[in-house]
Amino acid sequence: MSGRRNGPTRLILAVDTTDPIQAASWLEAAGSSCDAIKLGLEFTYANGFDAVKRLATDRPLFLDLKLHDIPNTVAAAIRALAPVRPAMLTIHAAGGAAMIEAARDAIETSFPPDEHPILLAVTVLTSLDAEALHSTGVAGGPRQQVLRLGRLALAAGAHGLVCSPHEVAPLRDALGADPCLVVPGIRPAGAATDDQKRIMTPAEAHRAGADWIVVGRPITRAADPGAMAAAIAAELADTILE
Ligand SMILES: O=c1ccn([C@@H]2O[C@H](COP(=O)(O)O)[C@@H](O)[C@H]2O)c(=O)[nH]1
Repeated sequence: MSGRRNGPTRLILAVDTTDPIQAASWLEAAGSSCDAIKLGLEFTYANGFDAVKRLATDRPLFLDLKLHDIPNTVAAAIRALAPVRPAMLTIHAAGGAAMIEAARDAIETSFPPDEHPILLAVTVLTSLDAEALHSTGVAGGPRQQVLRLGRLALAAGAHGLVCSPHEVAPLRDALGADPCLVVPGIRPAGAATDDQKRIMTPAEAHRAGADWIVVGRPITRAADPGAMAAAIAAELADTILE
């Protein structure tokens, strides 16, 4: 089965800073090149949910808090963050089926019906290579583990997955075009890899079948963040025309 999708791949800007003024400046520079905003642990712990809401007014919010706890606690956390109205939120697939089911149930019962966020299960962090994954006790490689966790998460009620670009095509082949695949570990050709291990370029991630790519430091640490965001958006647009 080939489950590749043909639609556009959209850009999420990872706004990783504790400084709301810096965050606003990156978002202004990125302008229409970025389709959604990722705010995560760093910004949220430093500034709280009111600041998150203030920053994410004109683009969908990808709230990447990677919840991972017992089912009751994760469900309660999701109910507590409902007023923030994220468009997407993350839990760890490794939390297991009961935790994922509880997360989905919390969404169904605490968000308005037409404002349910996309529940994304993080599979294997993009900062882990095969050796680092094995050291956590996982016998298989990243691809095998992502497929295993991906199947589990979707069966338990997740709407989509966070994975590296290396697993996008195998996931599409195994699971089809439907699951929303959100893909960090993106590096334009020649960019510093930083702590990311399983990486591809924006164009490669699009060709593999990513719905969204998540890009932070290649944009936020660029000399001209606006120009870099525009270059990545143009790379994605050019790939659609291939
Ligand atoms: O497996 C994962 C899950 C989430 N992320 C997040 O994506 C961005 C990537 O930032 P870069 O600066 O482009 O590396 C970051 O906010 C992570 O928390 C991830 O990288 N890998």
